[in-house]
Amino acid sequence: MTNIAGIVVRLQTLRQSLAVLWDTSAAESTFLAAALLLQGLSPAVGIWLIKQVVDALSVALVHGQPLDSALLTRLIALWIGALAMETLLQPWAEALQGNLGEKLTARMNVLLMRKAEQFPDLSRFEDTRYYDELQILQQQAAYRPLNLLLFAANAARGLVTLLAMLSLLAQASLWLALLILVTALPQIYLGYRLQQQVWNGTLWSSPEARRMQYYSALMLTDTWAKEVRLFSLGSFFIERYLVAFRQLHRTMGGLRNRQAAWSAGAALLSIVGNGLAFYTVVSLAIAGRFSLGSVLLFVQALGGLQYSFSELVHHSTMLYDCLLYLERFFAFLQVQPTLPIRTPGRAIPSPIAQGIVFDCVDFCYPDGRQALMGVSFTLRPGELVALVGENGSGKTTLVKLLTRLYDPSRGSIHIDGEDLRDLDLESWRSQVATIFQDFGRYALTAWENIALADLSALQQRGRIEQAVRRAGADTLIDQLPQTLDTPLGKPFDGTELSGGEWQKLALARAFLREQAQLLILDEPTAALDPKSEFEIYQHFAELVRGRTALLVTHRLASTRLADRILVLDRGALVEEGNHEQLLQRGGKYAALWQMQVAQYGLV
Ligand SMILES: Nc1ncnc2c1ncn2[C@@H]1O[C@H](COP(=O)(O)OP(=O)(O)OP(=O)(O)O)[C@@H](O)[C@H]1O
Repeated sequence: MTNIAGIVVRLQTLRQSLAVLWDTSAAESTFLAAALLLQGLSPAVGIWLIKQVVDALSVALVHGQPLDSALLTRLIALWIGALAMETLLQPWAEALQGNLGEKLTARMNVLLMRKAEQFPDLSRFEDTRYYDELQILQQQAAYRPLNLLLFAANAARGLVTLLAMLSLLAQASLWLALLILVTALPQIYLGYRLQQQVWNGTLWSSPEARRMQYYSALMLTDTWAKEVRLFSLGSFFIERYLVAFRQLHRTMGGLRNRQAAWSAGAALLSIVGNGLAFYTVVSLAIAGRFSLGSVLLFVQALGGLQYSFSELVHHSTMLYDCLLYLERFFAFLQVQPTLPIRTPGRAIPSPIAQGIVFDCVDFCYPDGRQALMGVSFTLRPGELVALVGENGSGKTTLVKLLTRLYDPSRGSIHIDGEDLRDLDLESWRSQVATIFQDFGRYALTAWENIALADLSALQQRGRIEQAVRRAGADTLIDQLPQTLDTPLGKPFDGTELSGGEWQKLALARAFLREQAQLLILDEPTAALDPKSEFEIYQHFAELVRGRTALLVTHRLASTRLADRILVLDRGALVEEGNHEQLLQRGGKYAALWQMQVAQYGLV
């Protein structure tokens, strides 16, 4: 991006940011702007008043004319007023910034969450580019809005003071004011350029910065804590962190040194400009063309200008950094969902009469990886179908397509002859009860964890208790300190459950969706002990009664419950039939079965 185009984009971002600020609280934004304006103006007003006082004094003391004490009193009173305005406004401006900043942070986080909610599919979450972007946006959304407000407010105040000082200088001499301004501009430009280069070395675009963050997370989060300790991985990951750091530091250090040399050059230019101006003013005063008050005004304005200028440079470069973040933020808000949604979609057949048909379905993930190829089969109403296959054969992918977390890349899925893409997505999802292998473990109460499957059950304790019983989770709930009302999970000091205990709660979610026409269970008993697994399968007939069910499983003993078994192999459907038929066929299923029999002695 050229420099000019870059500046135009940043100004647009600033306008968008101010619009969000305005929407957050118009009243507080107006008060803050007014306070900043007054604060910004008061130093220049103070200097101007001092000039008037000195001129009034010099008329009396140097030229021997009578002293206008009424005027002097008024000027001093005004000067005290200007000083009081600047000082007394400060704590209020800070309080306002804090309040507004908090509201802005919440608003921007809600905007992000609402945007994420608009993606009905998984493509944005499973595509590394978007996911990384979303993660960084989310992490920085905690402090960027506050910074935006802080730096924008200080830069605005610095700018007002700078302009006021310049206009004071221009009163004394226009061309001297221009000289000072022109010799100072390169410093601002170089400040922005450095910020842009530093930005390029941050998480957004530097692989080293991302690696550093990853290795520190490995060491500092509980997910990896067990293996890090058991395999003594600490030094290994710290060294990896340091390798990435050294690489990044080399680049950034060189950049900073080059930039320091340029900035010093620019500052030298500014010093020459200021020195020249000062010399000229003193010469003009000696020649009798400048009053003493004007010399004092000039000297004070120059000092004020230096200060406000360095404030402006500092805060506006920090603001520039925030704008680079906000540019990504607003761009993300414009990202459109990739899944085409028909609104209103067609009604879901109820009950489904002919079945759910996969017709020559292919699927490629966003990274180009092909997970399903030419898959065709029918799930007939009321049928229990088991889906088996080795790791990576495409079972979970098939479930994602069935729940429309993705659309097929080729081919189609039909419900009673209607293309799934034409049906109302929300209604379809409400008709499906799904438990994924990696079901959610929420830091909520046990009660809420189950009710998430159907939020209307939050007010219906009886339904939750029934689902708990059917999922075989009643003993577990009875043992919790506050039974169903026990807060769970580590984040808020809740009771932590074992993997199998969490799985029982997830199963209760499936039982809660009594009205769902399709039940999908992806490895529903993988974490359960044999007794719990046995009990679940005892209830299984009750769970699936009257509905179509798809059971994804590696435990082939459970496939004997199924009316039909589908066997996937490297993305293709290679066998279909019931347990006996597939054993007789002597293909993939029979081989998997034989292996499990040999290993576990199943019969
Ligand atoms: N988000 C993703 N992006 C890219 N490829 C993926 C993604 N998820 C899965 N795959 C790939 O798709 C293929 C099928 O994966 P899938 O998770 O459907 O297999 P699975 O049969 O459910 O495996 P498992 O039994 O191990 O759970 C695998 O080769 C996998 O690497």
